[in-house]
Amino acid sequence: MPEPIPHAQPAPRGTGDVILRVENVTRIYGAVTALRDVTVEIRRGDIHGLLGENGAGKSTLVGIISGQRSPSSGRIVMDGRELDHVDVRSMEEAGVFLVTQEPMIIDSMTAAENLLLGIWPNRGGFVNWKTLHAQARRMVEGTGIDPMALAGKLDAVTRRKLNILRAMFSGGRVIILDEPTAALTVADRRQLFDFMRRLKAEGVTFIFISHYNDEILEICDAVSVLRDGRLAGGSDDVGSLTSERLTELVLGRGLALFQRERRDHTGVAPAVSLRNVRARDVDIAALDIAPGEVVGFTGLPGAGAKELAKAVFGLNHGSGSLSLGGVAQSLPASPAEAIAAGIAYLSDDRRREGSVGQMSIGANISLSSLGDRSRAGFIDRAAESGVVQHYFKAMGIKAPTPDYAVDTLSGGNQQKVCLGRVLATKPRLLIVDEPTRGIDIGVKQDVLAIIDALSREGVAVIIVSTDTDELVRAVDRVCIFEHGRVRETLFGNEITVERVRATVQA
Ligand SMILES: Nc1ncnc2c1ncn2[C@@H]1O[C@H](COP(=O)(O)OP(=O)(O)OP(=O)(O)O)[C@@H](O)[C@H]1O
Repeated sequence: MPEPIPHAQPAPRGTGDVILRVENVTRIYGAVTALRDVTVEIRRGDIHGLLGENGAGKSTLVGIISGQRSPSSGRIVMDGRELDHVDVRSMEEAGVFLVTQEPMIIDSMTAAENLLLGIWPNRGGFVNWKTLHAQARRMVEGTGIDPMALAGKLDAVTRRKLNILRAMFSGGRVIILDEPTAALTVADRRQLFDFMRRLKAEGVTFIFISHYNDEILEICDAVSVLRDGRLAGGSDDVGSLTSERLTELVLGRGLALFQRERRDHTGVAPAVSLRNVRARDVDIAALDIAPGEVVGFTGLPGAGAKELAKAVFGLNHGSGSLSLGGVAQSLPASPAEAIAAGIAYLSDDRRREGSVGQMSIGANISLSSLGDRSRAGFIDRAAESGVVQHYFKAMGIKAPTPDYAVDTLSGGNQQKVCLGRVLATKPRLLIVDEPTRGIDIGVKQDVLAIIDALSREGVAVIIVSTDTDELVRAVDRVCIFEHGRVRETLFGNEITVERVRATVQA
């Protein structure tokens, strides 16, 4: 049964409190209807959450609101006036800015100078840079950002704040944040939320995309949920919602959250042994992983969790030894050496190291594992097609068939393809860096279950993650890194959200 659509019949209010109204918007891409007759109202000064499965239409909707994409039909009303022309410049002139995940920041300029980057020269082509400079410096003050600091030296959360300030400095009144908390630590996330609350108090309106129910419940005033391109529901009173209710709206059903049955591997002969591993930000004397064990690596940025994973895959050059299944060798000098030794790795930078966009989903999934299914130089097509179908289905990749080009998929679905490709290699050691970042709550359970099943076949797994909830539900042991070493290890019942968070921040 379809969910009620509160936004279609908004509670009676003066029109003054609605800053932006998306009305009956439809967007069609060839055979795919990405948005179907969507109507959403954004109240002035609200933080408005946008939630939905991968491929539900969130990016398409904010793409239209920010003028990056045009609607097939429908209209956008800002401050009660219909906008007759929708492109990036006209939307920015109207005060709507999209702040993407990848901050467009010039490292060699100061924080204050970076604020000037988005300024359009006014109609006469005249900009009073001196006055603007002074204003930029004033704006940065009081935000915890040093206006004269070189942007290249700023940490992740400060860079994100700077991007938001830049949008405001350029006249932004409605600021769209597309998964702004990705890759942020718990403390940084809190800082970003405090910053948003402060700007909200000054009258800024936010549209906030996230896959995390807890974030929506914490920061948002209102929420709209998209499902299969339609508005599935929402609320102007987020305080009255629960996480379970949000999940129901997103998926159209309830969801059992995955929980691994943790296993104790003490005394088991290791499948993976690392000795005297030294690399940039890594200083590990000894670390063993049992066959079938799932180990979580976590810590603050630069603490060594991510860096050790890269060193093991030959991406962070270093010294030391690695033994796999009892065969000792020096640390792989390149990914090719690591793959030959039976190691598979999923980078957290899927954009750069991930998929091959113009190729089909199927070709991408089978890319790394072709060697396993070729005999005397001939590819066993039946086996290949079986593997492709398995991962296409198991990960719920949203496309009509695996023959579709990866380019046409939503961001989260592209990530599923990368993950499918790595999982399909059936390695001895599987290393996944932030395996469910950007992936919706339903598929997250499937991904954790697939990793669990691989471990039961004896694959040793390292999950590098800043997602505490993911660690708690998927691993047997958590290694917390600091200064390149494992500062503390948590086992079994010690692995709780509170304990992991407190230990990382300690
Ligand atoms: N250029 C395109 N060509 C064809 N189909 C497209 C194109 N862009 C998006 N789509 C399709 O439109 C639908 C909605 O995609 P969209 O990127 O808006 O989803 P999303 O909710 O942002 O997902 P995610 O959480 O994965 O980022 C998907 O089915 C996607 O495959």
